[in-house]
Amino acid sequence: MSHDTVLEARDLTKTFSSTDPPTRVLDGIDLTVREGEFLVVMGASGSGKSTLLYTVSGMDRPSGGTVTLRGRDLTALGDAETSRVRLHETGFVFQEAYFLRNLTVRDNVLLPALKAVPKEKAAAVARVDALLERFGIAHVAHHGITQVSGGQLQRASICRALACEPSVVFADEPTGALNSSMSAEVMDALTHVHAGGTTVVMVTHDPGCAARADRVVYLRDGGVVDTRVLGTWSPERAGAREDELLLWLRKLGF
Ligand SMILES: Nc1ncnc2c1ncn2[C@@H]1O[C@H](COP(=O)(O)OP(=O)(O)OP(=O)(O)O)[C@@H](O)[C@H]1O
Repeated sequence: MSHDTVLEARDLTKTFSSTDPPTRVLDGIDLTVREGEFLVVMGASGSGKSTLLYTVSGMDRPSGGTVTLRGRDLTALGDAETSRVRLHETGFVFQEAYFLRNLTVRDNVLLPALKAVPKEKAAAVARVDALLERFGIAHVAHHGITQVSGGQLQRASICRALACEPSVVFADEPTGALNSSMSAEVMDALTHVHAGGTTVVMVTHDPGCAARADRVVYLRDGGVVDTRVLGTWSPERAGAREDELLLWLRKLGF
């Protein structure tokens, strides 16, 4: 494992045996994510994108192969240790923001940080307040979660994902439930996360969102069939990057 690798999957397989016959969803995937990289996973519906994201993030266990995060093999850890690594080393942004309805935006964002280091409440509060400020939602910090827009709520999810200063932020279709202006708002926030040095691994169907990435991998039937390196994002080249991706995706039958 190279010194600038943060996450590595080797010969990763996942088979769901709850179905008859069992469904093999990941078919021997090798994937290396560099420190500070913004990697996007694309592919047709059912190709295994979410399953890949869940297995490499420690949310689910693979059936075979290894997942190494910051040099530690997640597949060799017990459940409690995996949960601890997940809390401290990873952040997650889902399509729908899962927040507790009886708490404010700020208290929801605070939850994982308080769970991670309960004795350091003041530091956690300061960190969360700085995040809410940085992502432009400090003015709604004390609102209930039904009193803010979808874009604000997803930015709060991003703050929550960053609250424990993770090595990698995983995002599964983070703009999937948003209109285009809110989607741009959330992608600007994720681009900002990446620009701050955090590694981002995101699943998306949207080529416009994928154009933010340094690199895009394409899954088919549980295997990586092609990779496109886009290099560092610049807003001036947004259209050209999306066109380049669309051309590539069309050749892959997307
Ligand atoms: N818990 C499960 N049990 C059985 N089959 C599953 C399970 N989870 C996922 N699958 C199957 O695995 C395949 C891949 O699912 P996955 O959600 O990873 O694909 P995806 O590429 O993310 O799809 P989409 O773009 O539609 O979200 C699908 O055929 C799905 O039905």
